Amino acid sequence: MDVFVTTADPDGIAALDDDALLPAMDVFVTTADPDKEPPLATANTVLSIYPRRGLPRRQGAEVTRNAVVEAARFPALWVSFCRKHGVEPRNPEAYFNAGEGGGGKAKVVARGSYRGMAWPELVRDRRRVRREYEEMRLRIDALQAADARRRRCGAADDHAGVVQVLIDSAGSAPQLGVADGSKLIDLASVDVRLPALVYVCREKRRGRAHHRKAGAMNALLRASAVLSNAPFILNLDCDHYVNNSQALRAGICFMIERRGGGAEDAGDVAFVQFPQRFDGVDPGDRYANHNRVFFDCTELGLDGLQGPIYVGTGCLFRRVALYGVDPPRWRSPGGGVAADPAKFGESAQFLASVRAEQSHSRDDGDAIAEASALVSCAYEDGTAWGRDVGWVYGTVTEDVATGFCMHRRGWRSAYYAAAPDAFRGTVPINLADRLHQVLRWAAGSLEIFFSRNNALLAGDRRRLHPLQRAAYLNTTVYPFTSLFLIAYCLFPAIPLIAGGGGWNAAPTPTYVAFLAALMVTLAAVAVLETRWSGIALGEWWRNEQFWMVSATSAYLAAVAQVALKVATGKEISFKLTSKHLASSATPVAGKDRQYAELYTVRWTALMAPTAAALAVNVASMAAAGGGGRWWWWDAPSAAAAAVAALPVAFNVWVVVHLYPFALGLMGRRSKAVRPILFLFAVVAYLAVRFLCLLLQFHTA
Ligand SMILES: O=c1ccn([C@@H]2O[C@H](COP(=O)(O)OP(=O)(O)O[C@H]3O[C@H](CO)[C@@H](O)[C@H](O)[C@H]3O)[C@@H](O)[C@H]2O)c(=O)[nH]1
Ligand SMILES: [Mn+2]
Repeated sequence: MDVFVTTADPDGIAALDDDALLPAMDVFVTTADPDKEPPLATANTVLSIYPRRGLPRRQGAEVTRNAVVEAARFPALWVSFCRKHGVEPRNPEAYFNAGEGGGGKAKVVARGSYRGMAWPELVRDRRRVRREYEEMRLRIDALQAADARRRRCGAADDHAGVVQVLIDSAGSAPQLGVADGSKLIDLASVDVRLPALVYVCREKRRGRAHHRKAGAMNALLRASAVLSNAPFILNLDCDHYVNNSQALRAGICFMIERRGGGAEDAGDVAFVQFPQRFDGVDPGDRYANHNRVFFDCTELGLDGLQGPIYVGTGCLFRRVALYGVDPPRWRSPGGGVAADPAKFGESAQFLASVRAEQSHSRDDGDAIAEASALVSCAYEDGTAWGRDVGWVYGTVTEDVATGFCMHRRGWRSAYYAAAPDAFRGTVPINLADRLHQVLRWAAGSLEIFFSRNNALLAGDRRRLHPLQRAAYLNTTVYPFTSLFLIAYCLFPAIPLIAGGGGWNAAPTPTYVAFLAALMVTLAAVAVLETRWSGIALGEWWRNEQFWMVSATSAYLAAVAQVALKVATGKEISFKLTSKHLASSATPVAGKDRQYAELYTVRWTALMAPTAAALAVNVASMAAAGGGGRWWWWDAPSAAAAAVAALPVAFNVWVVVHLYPFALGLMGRRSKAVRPILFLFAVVAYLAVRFLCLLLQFHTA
């Protein structure tokens, strides 16, 4: 209950303490590809969801459904076990294999904090539940293996829609379990009701745009409207599980309207974004996966304006805000939500649900048939879905665009970093995968910049806070920095190698002053960022390094992709991130096996400009060293040596930034044979030297 203390007014807490008064919540879990997104991870995510309703969906993968069906059999036991003993986290994989990466011993609730029944009873129950879990795990693995064989000839992007209720909704009164010895654990005095679980697979047809995650979320939004119509919706990616079940209630406190209202009324809050936290990241966090500066500094800072940007998984929504309506403050008095068929489509049941604005639960045949019709390809034709209603289409970062549409209407949002973390997920720790993820985000941001949701032009001046607008502008144009950065990394180094003049001229005082001001600004930003986000200097430095790595590779590619899109209309693809079961890595000795992904080398064209920048700067250092112009014994004076060394300091500056990139290129060898970097430098030097000679020869 601690999580409430700072988050809501006493009235809100009192109301929420009574379970029957809790507002209903729909949880959407999206998964698209059973190869890249292991069904076991999805099943674990579904199991970790404690609230009343759950709506996982999939796109044409039999295996995911079977896995979820398997998961639907196990929760009766799992949920009761969690309730009985107050177990956290409620993801069985994470619970049984606690300790980062599964290395540590399984966690048992700390004895001091345990307030359940007798301690030996927990230990016994835990052993039994664990056995059941291992069996479910094996069944899912077997299903996946069988499915992989069958799917080779299947079609993932051409199939009918399916809506299937896996677990019916239970009544609102608690149902106590039995002490029956035939059950695995004694459930007397434990509420054994389960949240309803619905499996949704929208229709997909070849030649019809499915709009990726945004399309999936919109299908879920409609299907859930006729099945439960909960006023609040939580969005989780298939690999992000609930780590602190109390955080959901706390999140709702930010959005519950207070009697009397006021300027800062919670009724105007459209969504609550939780920070994304990750399991299975290498301890050094080589590719800045934790992103702490973004979450704990930028998002937190925006909370002081109009609210954080929506960045995907771990976000709690108010359903009506997704229907493209104005916040209460900007609504005409007495004006509710107009259920316009031109906007929402023709389904009478869906339109009724929009008007009703309250939850119900209907999983009769009628509602299910209607839900199936609502997830068909054709339903959105000629409506405002993807434009003014629901998740926004036309960008691979549908999250930022969708949040922007809400902020420009005058909605606010809130940021809540719960402790313990509300949700935890996985991230790519391999260089190639990570760069592709960053590329998608960068390209998606630029797509928004070139859309009707351009942060400079869109939105009412009174509704969108000017600083919020500036923040959105910054989040949508940042990939352009790559153009300047690549010039900065490449051009000054070239004359050094080519032996051109100018580099030993003393810098002008204006230039020195400019440089000093720049450095002071950088240092000030560093101080603020580390203080606000509470990270150590090392982590901050890794962020800086990865910024240069991704700006010279992924951002540059994003600019190219979007230029191509603007010029020719070629769509940008959503390259799904591969997920691994972070906590299930076999607890073998050493970090070696555990972070094996970190050392896998996969070359992608993205890396070419960064590799070039690295080579040119290393070569330029070598050239300067070879020329000996800044060796103090060769230089006419100490001052002259210092001036001559300046450009080399610049090269060193670039190279130390790109060091993690070099490690990523070398893979496992990086640990044993670091001198290979040296070899690389010599080869690069010779290559560039040769190139310069050729050029001189050519121009002469
Ligand atoms: O065609 C698609 C592609 C993706 N997804 C789902 O979208 C989620 C996110 O995909 P992932 O590959 O994990 O991307 P990330 O970069 O890790 O995700 C971040 O960035 C995305 C936008 O680029 C947001 O949608 C996510 O919520 C946010 O966590 C996953 O659940 C997928 O199953 C679909 O449903 N359909
Ligand atoms: Mn992800």
